[in-house]
Amino acid sequence: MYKMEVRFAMHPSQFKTLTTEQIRKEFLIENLFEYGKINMVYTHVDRVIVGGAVPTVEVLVLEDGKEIGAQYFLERREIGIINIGSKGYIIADGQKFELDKKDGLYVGMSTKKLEFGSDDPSNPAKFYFVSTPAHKQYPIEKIDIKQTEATHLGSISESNERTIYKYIHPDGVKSCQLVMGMTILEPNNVWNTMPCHLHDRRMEVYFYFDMPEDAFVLHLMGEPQETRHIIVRNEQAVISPSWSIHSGVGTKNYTFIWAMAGENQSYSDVNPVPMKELK
Ligand SMILES: O=C[C@H](O)[C@@H](O)CC(=O)C(=O)O
Ligand SMILES: [Zn+2]
Repeated sequence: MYKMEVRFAMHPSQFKTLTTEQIRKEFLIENLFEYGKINMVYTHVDRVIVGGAVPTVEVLVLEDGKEIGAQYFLERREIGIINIGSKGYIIADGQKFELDKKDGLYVGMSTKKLEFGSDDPSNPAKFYFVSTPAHKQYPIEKIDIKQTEATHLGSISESNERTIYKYIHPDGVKSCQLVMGMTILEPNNVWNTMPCHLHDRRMEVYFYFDMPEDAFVLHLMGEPQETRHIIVRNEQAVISPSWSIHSGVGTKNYTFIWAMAGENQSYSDVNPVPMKELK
C-alpha cells in the first residue's frame, strides 16, 4: 500500500502565468517522508515516479502495480533508491541489502517485491527513490558512494565548491534510462548548478536534504529569460521539466540528490546558459 499523487506536464508559456501557490502545487514535492508510509508523486513529465519510504516497526512493501496498470510495481519499471536516514535495509525478491546513510541501490525491471526496513524503528531509515519506465532488466546493485564517479568542481570564492557523485549512469551502475546521483557541497558553500544549464532531452528532479528545519534553498526554475523561484525546505523535491533551469542557493549548507530521465543518458548533453543571459 502506498499513496500516489499525480501531476501533469506543463507548457512553459503557462508556467509564466502562475502564482507562487500554483508553482508550488505543480512542481514542489513536500510530504515524501511519513513514518510508516510510502508516499509517491507520479509526474507525467517522462512518467517519473518520485517517492519516499520510512519504515518503522513494520517492513514496508512496494509491490502493488495497480496504480500504474501493471501486475506489480517494477514489471515495466526500474528504480534507484538512496538512504538519507539511519541504518536500514532493502529486500529485493528475497535478497537483502544493508543500507547506511548515502548508500544507494539500483533495482532493475522484473523484480516483483521490494521490502524496506529500519534497523532501529525509533531512528528509522529514510529511503528516497526515483523510478522510471524500463524495457530491459539490469542487475540489482548496491552502490557505495566511494565506488561512484566523483567530480569535484566550483570554488569557495564562488560559494559553490562541491562534489558530484554519479550513482547510476552509463559508465557505472547501468540502467535503461534513469541517471541518478548526489551532490555534496563543501562547508560554507551554498550554490548549486550555477552557471546553470538546460537539457532539452532530459527532465530532472532535485531533492534537497541535510539542512535544519528553518533553512531553505531558493531554487530557481523556468526558462532562462523567465526565471521564478521556489522555496524548498529540508527533504523536499522539485520537478524540473526539460525547458527549465534548475539551480539553487541555500541559506545554509545542504546536500541534494538529482535524478534524470528522458531521451538519452548522456550527462554531458547539456546546453549551458551564459550567466549574462539569465533574467
Ligand atoms: O544535469 C546535471 C544536474 O543538473 C546536476 O548533476 C548538477 C549538479 O549536481 C551541480 O551542478 O551541483
Ligand atoms: Zn541538469
